[in-house]
Amino acid sequence: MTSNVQPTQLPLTWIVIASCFILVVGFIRLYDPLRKFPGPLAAATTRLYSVKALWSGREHELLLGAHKRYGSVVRWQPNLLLLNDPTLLPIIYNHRSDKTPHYNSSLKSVESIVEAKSWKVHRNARKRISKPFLLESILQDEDLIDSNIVSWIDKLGQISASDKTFDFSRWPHLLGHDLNMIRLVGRPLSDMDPISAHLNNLVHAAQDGAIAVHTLARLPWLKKALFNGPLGRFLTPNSGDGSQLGEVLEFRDGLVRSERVAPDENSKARKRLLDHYMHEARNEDGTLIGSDEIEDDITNLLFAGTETVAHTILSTVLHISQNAPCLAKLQSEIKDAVTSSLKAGEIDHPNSPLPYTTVTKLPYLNACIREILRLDPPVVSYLPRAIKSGGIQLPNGQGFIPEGTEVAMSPYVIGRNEELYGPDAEGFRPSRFLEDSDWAGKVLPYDFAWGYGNRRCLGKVLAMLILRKSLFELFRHFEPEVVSEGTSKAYLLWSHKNVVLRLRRVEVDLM
Ligand code: HEM
Repeated sequence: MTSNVQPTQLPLTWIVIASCFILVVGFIRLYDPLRKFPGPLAAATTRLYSVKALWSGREHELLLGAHKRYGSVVRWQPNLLLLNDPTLLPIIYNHRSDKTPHYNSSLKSVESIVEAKSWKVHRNARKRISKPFLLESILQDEDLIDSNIVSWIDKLGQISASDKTFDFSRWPHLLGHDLNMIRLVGRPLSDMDPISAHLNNLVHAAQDGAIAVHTLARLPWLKKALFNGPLGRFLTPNSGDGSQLGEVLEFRDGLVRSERVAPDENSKARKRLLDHYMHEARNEDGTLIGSDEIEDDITNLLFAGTETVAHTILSTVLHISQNAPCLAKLQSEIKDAVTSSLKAGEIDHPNSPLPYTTVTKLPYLNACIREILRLDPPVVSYLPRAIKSGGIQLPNGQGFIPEGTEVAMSPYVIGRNEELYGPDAEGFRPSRFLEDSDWAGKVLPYDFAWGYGNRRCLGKVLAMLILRKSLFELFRHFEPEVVSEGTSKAYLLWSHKNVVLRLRRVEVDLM
C-alpha cells in the first residue's frame, strides 16, 4: 500500500501543531486571567488533563497530590480552580451559589435537583421534595427498616457459617438498595438476594456508567454535541433497550406506573418518596411535578443514595476490623447499649433491634462514622460552583478569582486538611471527635463529605439512620476479619471488587 501523505506535509503538520501549542501557552502565560494560579501546564491548557486524571480511578489522590505540590489554590482545568481552604466553604458554597455545566448527567432536557444550576430554581426543587427526607417521615418506616436489617444479618450469618470466607463487596449495596426502596415505595428491592438481576443491573449501571458520566461532566460541550445533536437518539439509553441502564430505567418506570395506576395509601400515611413526588410535591404555580423531572430525580436517588451508603458501610467494616482497639471499644459500647435497653424495657429480647432514638446517641459509633466520612468519603471528586459578578478576592494575597471562573473543593481533600484536623489528618482515629468536644463542634460545619450550603445532602438523615443501624447490628453480631481488601477505584463515587471477609459470630453474653 502506498501512502498519500507527501514527505513535506509531515513537518508542516507538526509546525502547525507546535505553533498552536506555542500560541496557547503564550496566551496562558501573558493574558489569561487565571495565569497567576499555579498548577500543571497541561491542566491550564486543556480539560483533557482532568479527564485523564479521572480515568486513573485515583483522581482524589491526584487532587491531594496537586495541593501538596502547588498549595491551596490549584488550576485543574483552563477555567477551573481547586481550593483546599475550609474557611472558604461558606463563601464558595453559600446559599446563593450556582452550579456549573459540570453537572450534566441528565438524559432529558430537564434539570434534576442535583443538576439545577441556578440557586433559585434549586431552592424550589428542594423545598417541594424535602418532607419525606425528614426524620419524622423516615421513622414511619422504622419497623420495615429494622426487619430488613435483621434479614441482612441472618443472611450474612448463613453465608459465613463455619467461618467460611466470602466476597462482601456486594452486600452493602444489597442493604442500601433495599432500604432506599423501602423509603421510595415501601418494599425492599429483592429478597436478600445478592445476585438478583435488579441488584446486578443497578450496581453495574452505576459503576460502569460512572466513567462515561463523569468524563462528560468534564467535557460539557461534548455531552451537548453528542446528545443534543442528531446522534442523540441513538446514544441516549432508553427504558428496556437491553443495556443495564435501560433495565434500570424500565424498573424505575414500572415503579412510577404502578404508583400512578394504584396509589398506595400506606405510602401516603408513611410519607414515602415516590408517593410524595407524584401526588404532593408541587411547582411554584401549584401544578404537580412533570414526569420527566420525577423520573430523573428517582434515577438519581436509586444510584447516588445507594452507592454512597454502600461505600461508607464497606469502608467502616474494613477500617474497624483492622484496628483491634477500635473494634473492642465499639463492641463494648454496643454491648452496654443492648444491656441498658433490655433493662429499660426498650427491647424484650437480646437480639431485637434497638430503637433509633437509642442508637443515634452512641458516641463511639457516631465518632467512627464521622471519621470514616472524613477520611474515606463516598464522594471523593470535586464539586464545582460558578463565581458570580464582581469575582472573589482570596485571603492572604492568594489572588483574585474573576467572574465566570469555576471553583471547586473535594471532600477527600478537605477531609485530610491538616490545619483543620491536625498533623495526623491522614490517619484513622475516631476518638479525635471525642477528646475535645468544643473542637469537634467547631469543625462540624466543615464535614464536607455531605457537601455544603444550599446543596448539602438532602438524604443525610436517612443515610445516617441506615449507617448507624446497620453498623450497630453488624458489629453486634459479628467480628469481621478482612481476608482481602480487594481492589477499588473511584470515578466521583467508588467501585469495590473482591473484598473478602470472614465473619465470626459474637456470642451473646449480657450482664
Ligand atoms: C453516606 C451517605 C451519603 C453521602 C456522604 C452523601 C453526600 C452527598 C453530597 C456530597 C452531596 C452534594 C453534591 C454536590 O454539592 O454536588 C449530596 C447531595 C444529595 N444527596 Fe447525598 N449523600 C449520601 C446519601 C444520600 C442518600 C441516602 C440520599 C437519598 C436517598 C441522598 C440524596 C441526595 C440528594 C437528593 C442530594 C442533592 C441535594 C441538593 O442538591 O439539594 N444522599 N449528597
